[in-house]
Amino acid sequence: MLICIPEVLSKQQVAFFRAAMDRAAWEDGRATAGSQSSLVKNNLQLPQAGDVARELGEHVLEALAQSSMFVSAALPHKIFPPLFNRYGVGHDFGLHVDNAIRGIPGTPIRIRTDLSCTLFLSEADEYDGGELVIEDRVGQQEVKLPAGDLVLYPSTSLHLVKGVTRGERIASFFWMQSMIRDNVARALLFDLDQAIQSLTTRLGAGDPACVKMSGVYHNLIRTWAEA
Ligand SMILES: O=C(O)CCC(=O)C(=O)O
Ligand SMILES: [Fe+2]
Repeated sequence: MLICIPEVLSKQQVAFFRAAMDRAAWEDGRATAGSQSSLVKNNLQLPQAGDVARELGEHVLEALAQSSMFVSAALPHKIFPPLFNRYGVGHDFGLHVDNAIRGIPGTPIRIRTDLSCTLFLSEADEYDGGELVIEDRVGQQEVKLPAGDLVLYPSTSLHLVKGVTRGERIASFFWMQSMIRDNVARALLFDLDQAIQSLTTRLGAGDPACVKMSGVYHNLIRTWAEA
């Protein structure tokens, strides 16, 4: 399931990111690509170990932790330090699947990529093309979101970024290992959490049925989670 999460970053935060990225040096995106994806990857990235990527990546992680919708949808266990990419005219990223396991450089930590994520940092009218096309069981879905919004999709999906034909598409992208490995189980928990929140708004957090449903939610996590 593909989930769009609005306003993870405010427009003011996006402007701060973009100013910092304008001043930075960029490198070939193939620096972090696996062997299959490097054949089709044609974009630029901020160097993974550079100060700008590290500082902005920290801000992304802080914003994610504050987004209750992101936490509910992803149930993150380990998040790869966010990377930043840029597609100018003629850049694209052909059909690929993300590497299943990613080591965090300089640490012994390895992440199983359950979920892939793009956080858009350009407004949709700043560029033509550049849609993220995600294949899942119901077919292809094209995603192009306002700056500050994020899309979350199963890392099992083949995906591509269409060629940019005008302007520049700038984004942050990263992967995470979820506490809930199974996509179906995670989607059920997300639906349940949303329903509980809506019932709680109408009936109050102390309503006995809401309390019981919250218990069911947490007990399902207790049953399924790897933490
Ligand atoms: O730029 C994007 O939205 C996705 C990038 C991507 O698929 C990747 O780096 O593996
Ligand atoms: Fe990818």
